[in-house]
Amino acid sequence: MSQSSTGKGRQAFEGLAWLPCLLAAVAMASSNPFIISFFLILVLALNSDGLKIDLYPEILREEAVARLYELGKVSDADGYLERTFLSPASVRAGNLIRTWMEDAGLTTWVDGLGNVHGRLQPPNASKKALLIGSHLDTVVDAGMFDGALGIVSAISAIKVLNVTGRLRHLRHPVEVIAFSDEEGVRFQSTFLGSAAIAGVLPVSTLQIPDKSGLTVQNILKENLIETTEENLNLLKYEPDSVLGYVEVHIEQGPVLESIGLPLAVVKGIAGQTRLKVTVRGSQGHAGTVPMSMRQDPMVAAAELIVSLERLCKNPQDFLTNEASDGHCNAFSLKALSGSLVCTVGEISTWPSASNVIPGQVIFTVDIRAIDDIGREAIIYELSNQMHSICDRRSVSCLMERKHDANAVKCDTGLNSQLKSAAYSAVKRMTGEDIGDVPVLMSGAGHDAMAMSHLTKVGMLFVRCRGGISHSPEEHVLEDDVWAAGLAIQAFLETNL
Ligand SMILES: NC(=O)N[C@H](N)C(=O)O
Repeated sequence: MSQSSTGKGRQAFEGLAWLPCLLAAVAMASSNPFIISFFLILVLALNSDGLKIDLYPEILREEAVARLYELGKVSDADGYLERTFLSPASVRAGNLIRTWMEDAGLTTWVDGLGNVHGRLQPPNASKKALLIGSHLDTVVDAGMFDGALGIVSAISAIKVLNVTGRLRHLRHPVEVIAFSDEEGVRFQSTFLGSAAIAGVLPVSTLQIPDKSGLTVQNILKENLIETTEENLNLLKYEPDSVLGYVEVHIEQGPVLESIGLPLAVVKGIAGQTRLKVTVRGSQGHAGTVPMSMRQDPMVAAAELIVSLERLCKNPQDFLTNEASDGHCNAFSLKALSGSLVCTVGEISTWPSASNVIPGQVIFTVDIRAIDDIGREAIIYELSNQMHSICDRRSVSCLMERKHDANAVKCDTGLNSQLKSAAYSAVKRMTGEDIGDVPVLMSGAGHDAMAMSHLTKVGMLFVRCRGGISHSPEEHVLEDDVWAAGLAIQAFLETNL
């Protein structure tokens, strides 16, 4: 396992951890009631200073890190991490997470979209539950912390409350949810699990086929889950039954590492659109069709992808604030340019043979921006450029929208509570006063986007090495896992 960073403060706590035990022994050894009282008061005073024994490293760090590494080995592939919607590895991961939830004192079940739930219903608790969680699925060749950290840290924090007997005193139910599909790898339709709980999953989703032709409904049925157009809406939670949704997630960016802090709260999440572009041309012999007579979809796709990059690098060269109808566009080019990112990460061709001019090329476009109207303007411009290129090259182009999620603003109240919790966690861990907890925007999507249709949402970011994610190089320091667990524990204890 990786070496964790060691704050000065933590060494100090580690140095003193034996002290309360020694003092208690001395007190017990003495027959003098005054000496006994004095040393016992001293022991209590030391404990109240939040020494390491209040920080539960064995649960929030050692055990949590071990669980992350264990979960990181649950994969559908040999040699790299891959867990897609209700794949065999995802089912195994869900079962493992359920055992951890039960170990923390939660009642568990799997719902009609494969989400794994763990809930505590304290006696005399109010009706509104706090939902907390993240996703158990991964991208292909993934890192082991994306999604998993939010699930493991929530369970570990609840376990601390359970072992210390505080769980039953919570005034609200708390429910951990490990969502079945945030990445959208298998069906190109993200947030399947969280969108179902938020009540915004279209019933048509059940019929989306994966590359093998199996639909969402087929995969559910393969896992003995009978979800139909008729009963899908039963998965939806009622807004008045939910206090809010909180998610811990790796930052997947370099900011926290650059400022040397472990935790941040999230101000908002960029909107995202996924487009499937299909380019069809004239399939032919690579050796006999003259260049001037080709209708080659591969070259057309290449020109489209380069045009996309040019458009997204310099939107101001293609867009104006003047809409085509002469009215001012309700978006700021400056904000758009500051957050706009476009990616083509997936491409396929048919028949994919070196001596054949392809007949068809399909690629996926991922467009993100914090400004929804600006993102629409980009898609409109891209569509115009695409049709111009395809006409010139005498190939046909089809652009289909596979996924849309508007930008989301996180709840300021939840964020304020998460900020306080993060601040106290770092101070208790290291003894250092970090001043203010950073507030960051998220370019990555999260289940919180879907959950924002149901309730207010808040997110806590955790530093990750080099900001790297969606890669096996993804890494989180053990102490930062600890800090995340402590922050969630403090948040639950203070606000529930
Ligand atoms: N946290 C994430 O990486 N979420 C999405 N899968 C995304 O932004 O691509």
